[in-house]
Amino acid sequence: MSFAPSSDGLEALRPFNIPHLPPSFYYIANFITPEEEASILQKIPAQRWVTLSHRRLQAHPSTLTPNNTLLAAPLPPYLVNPVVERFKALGVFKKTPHRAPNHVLINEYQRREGIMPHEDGSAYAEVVATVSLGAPICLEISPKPGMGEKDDGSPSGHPEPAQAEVANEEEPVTSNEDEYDSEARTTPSQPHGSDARYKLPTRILQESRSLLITTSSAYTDLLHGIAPVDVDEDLSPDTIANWYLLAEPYVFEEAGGKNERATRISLTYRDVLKVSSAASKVFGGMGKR
Ligand SMILES: O=C(O)CCC(=O)C(=O)O
Ligand SMILES: [Fe+2]
Repeated sequence: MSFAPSSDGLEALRPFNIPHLPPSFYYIANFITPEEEASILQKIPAQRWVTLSHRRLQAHPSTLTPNNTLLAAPLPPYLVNPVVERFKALGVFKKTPHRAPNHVLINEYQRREGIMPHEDGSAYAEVVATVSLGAPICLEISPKPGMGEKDDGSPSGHPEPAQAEVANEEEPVTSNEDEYDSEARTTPSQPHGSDARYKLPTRILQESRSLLITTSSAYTDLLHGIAPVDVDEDLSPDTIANWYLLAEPYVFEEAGGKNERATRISLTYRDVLKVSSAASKVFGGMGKR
């Protein structure tokens, strides 16, 4: 299987495209500064965490309703500035219905915590922008079993608490059709001389302060997850799809290809498709009674 060059319209992101993967993943190292990282971490409200079996999370401005509707409310300022401002400059959400993210899930993973392979599903536009805070972590990317089918019959495959964790227990994929033809996608960002060819599953290493953007068929046709381990091992240009886009690959080289997990927090920015204003919710709800 090979993939045509991306038609996601995100030209400004082209230098950050992760090569040899289905369109389109983009990785931007040092998207925020250490000071901005510390400031955001300090503002995440301690009382909002919802604890799941393998991680804890919080949703802003709120959790979606059971039919995947967002009750319109602004995002808190510390999630908007500087991150959303920078998304605008790069055009990250320029093609989504609301032209901006309206929802942020904050996930926290301690050592040995992770998230099962899953897709984020149809509640959102096909763009997720993930800011990583606190510590590096590997995101595992795998093909979606039975592509074109619904994963679990629910409106969204996203493992929010209501559908949590059970939604994506699919059989591991054994198909070997998934070696991507590196000839099909040469990008200016790929250093010459790399002969890396990626098979799925592969991994994307997310450093602290980085931004990972997942869009188009990378969003719709693949699963992503985080292994519940205390060390990510065997990190090298051959095993990490975004190796040449890392800020500090030598950190992992010097550690013998290992990343000792520490607490990592992610901010996942999305554009929820269905938004209901508070007023229409109240009157719509009353009308049905
Ligand atoms: O923490 C991450 O990077 C991934 C989180 C995730 O997949 C999700 O919230 O859907
Ligand atoms: Fe996800």
